[in-house]
Amino acid sequence: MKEAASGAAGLAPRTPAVRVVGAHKSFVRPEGVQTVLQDISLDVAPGEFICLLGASGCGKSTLLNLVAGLDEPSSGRIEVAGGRPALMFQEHALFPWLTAGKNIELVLRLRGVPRPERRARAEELLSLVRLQDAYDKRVHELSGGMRQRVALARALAQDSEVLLMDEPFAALDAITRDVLHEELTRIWQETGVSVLFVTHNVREAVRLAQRVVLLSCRPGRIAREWTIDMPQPRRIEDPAVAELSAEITDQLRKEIRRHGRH
Ligand SMILES: Nc1ncnc2c1ncn2[C@@H]1O[C@H](COP(=O)(O)OP(=O)(O)OP(=O)(O)O)[C@@H](O)[C@H]1O
Repeated sequence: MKEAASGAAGLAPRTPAVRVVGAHKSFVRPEGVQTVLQDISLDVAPGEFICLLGASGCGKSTLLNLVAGLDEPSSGRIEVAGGRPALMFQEHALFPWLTAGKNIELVLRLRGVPRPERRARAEELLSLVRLQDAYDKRVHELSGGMRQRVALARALAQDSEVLLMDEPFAALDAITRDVLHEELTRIWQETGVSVLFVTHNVREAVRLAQRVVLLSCRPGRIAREWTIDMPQPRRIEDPAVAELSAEITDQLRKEIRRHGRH
């Protein structure tokens, strides 16, 4: 786990946790070459929390996959500090035949953490996501929110400097999502991990991020970004959150209209 202090944004400039330089991504499809991402340059500072926002299909997941190393840019460069980033998706992807604790220990084992330390570390991570009693629970015994907590604990078990999240709370009900926003903010502050969080939910982006980056569509380019210095923890119903969300939603609508979609 990183020291919280090492994640504090706003200190002297350091090597970015993620650096994307002039990244393009095209896919060859039956109807021709489709440029999905064009000239994306983006730095994530150590300990920074960025939300990547954009309409459906504009390339958010594609960009996240490039940063994750799951795919390669057609041109341009991507650098990630501290090895492979940790990943978390909308689907928890936990192994149903393993308990919550063993799901986490599996990651620790793959990282080479010695067996005697694994259980204690898994319990520590479960406490971090406030599921200290769930070690022996199987996936089917857990609610949707609890499953995502375990998935978060498992992602953190990788001890990566960078956490990539692709709409991790999109399938949850509003109240559960709200609680998980609080937990994620707390965990981000406690661990100092750098977060790149993909969402198409504007309020969620403003609730969570220090910086919101809006992608345009077809091709996906960085259209605008907003730095948010409202203190955390914020509430989704805070007037300032609502006000900025309205402004960003306007921009998002303009982007969608410009490309004649939806
Ligand atoms: N492996 C692939 N081969 C061909 N086309 C792809 C591939 N991956 C993504 N695409 C295309 O790239 C575009 C962007 O997709 P992507 O999933 O990145 O968008 P998104 O912004 O994450 O959308 P959503 O919010 O709906 O998840 C889409 O048109 C998609 O069809």
